[in-house]
Amino acid sequence: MSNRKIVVALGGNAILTDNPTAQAQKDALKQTAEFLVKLIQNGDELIITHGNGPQVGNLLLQNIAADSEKNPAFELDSLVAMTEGSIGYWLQNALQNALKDLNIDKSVASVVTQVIVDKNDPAFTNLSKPIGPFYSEEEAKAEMEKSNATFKEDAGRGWRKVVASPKPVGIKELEVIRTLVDAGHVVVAGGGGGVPVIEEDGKLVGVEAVIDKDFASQKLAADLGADMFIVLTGVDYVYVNFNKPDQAKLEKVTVAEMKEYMGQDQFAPGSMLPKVEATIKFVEETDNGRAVITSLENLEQLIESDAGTIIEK
Ligand SMILES: Nc1ncnc2c1ncn2[C@@H]1O[C@H](COP(=O)(O)OP(=O)(O)O)[C@@H](O)[C@H]1O
Ligand SMILES: NC(=O)OP(=O)(O)O
Repeated sequence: MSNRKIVVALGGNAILTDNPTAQAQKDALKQTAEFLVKLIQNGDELIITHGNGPQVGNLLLQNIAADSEKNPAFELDSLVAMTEGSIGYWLQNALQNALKDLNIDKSVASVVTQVIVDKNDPAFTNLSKPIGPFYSEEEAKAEMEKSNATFKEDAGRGWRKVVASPKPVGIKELEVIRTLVDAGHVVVAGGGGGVPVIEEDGKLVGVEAVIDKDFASQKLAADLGADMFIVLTGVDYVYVNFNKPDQAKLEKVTVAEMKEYMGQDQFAPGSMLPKVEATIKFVEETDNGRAVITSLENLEQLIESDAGTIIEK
């Protein structure tokens, strides 16, 4: 039995595959929870974070489709909070049921987390965070003509609406999360990157943005003094020369090696690059912290031995 404090960031395919119904997302999270409880069974303290890019974009579309007089669309900070709440509930439910199946008596709580950002962050004018569904170039350009929204090409996968994505500076509910973890509860926090807030005249004020969950998860992991930061995504390993005939998986890599690969543009911006940047930052900011980028399916192997791309000092 180990007793590590582990922050696990769940990537998109752990929640939403190609079916955006609530039931399909609950089903995906049921499977995800069955993998995650293996860490809890192993004795680890788990703090789970998750993305919300597809969900918050879809919720915005639902809001925009409603009657703007009688039922006006909410701003992004409220929409992020709503997705943090709904995905948090799905995860709480799935984890609680999976724990019961294993006769593990633990409670799961999700914390709607406010994440402080800098109001002067250049990301407020340079929109970069893709949300919602994918469009063809033609559809995206037509949407841009109809509204003042910005669409950009997303890592070779199609066009998506983009919004501001400032870097996390502080986690308001950090001590609440720490107290819950120290009391032995499983905690879901910082979902969707957390609700973005700025400080104004000593008060917190929500802003229109979606924080990258990999960076928010890194901040949470470093501030909690986690032993391990695991980023779960759609691939078992990070690769160099990804999708080329000579692609090679990275197993154990140092921060210095990872930075060298970054300099060679090995990691696609908007997909693998933020994960690599976040894991490097975690290892740099902690004394003995280890970071891993791998798939959900590889988690069991990671508990038993080394698996996935492991980044160390
Ligand atoms: N160098 C690389 N090595 C491995 N995967 C890469 C690389 N560059 C881009 N990718 C792609 O990035 C994806 C992860 O990004 P993304 O799907 O946006 O993350 P998330 O799982 O958080 O939703 C991988 O599934 C893979 O398709
Ligand atoms: N907020 C966020 O980064 O979500 P995704 O990981 O789903 O894009």
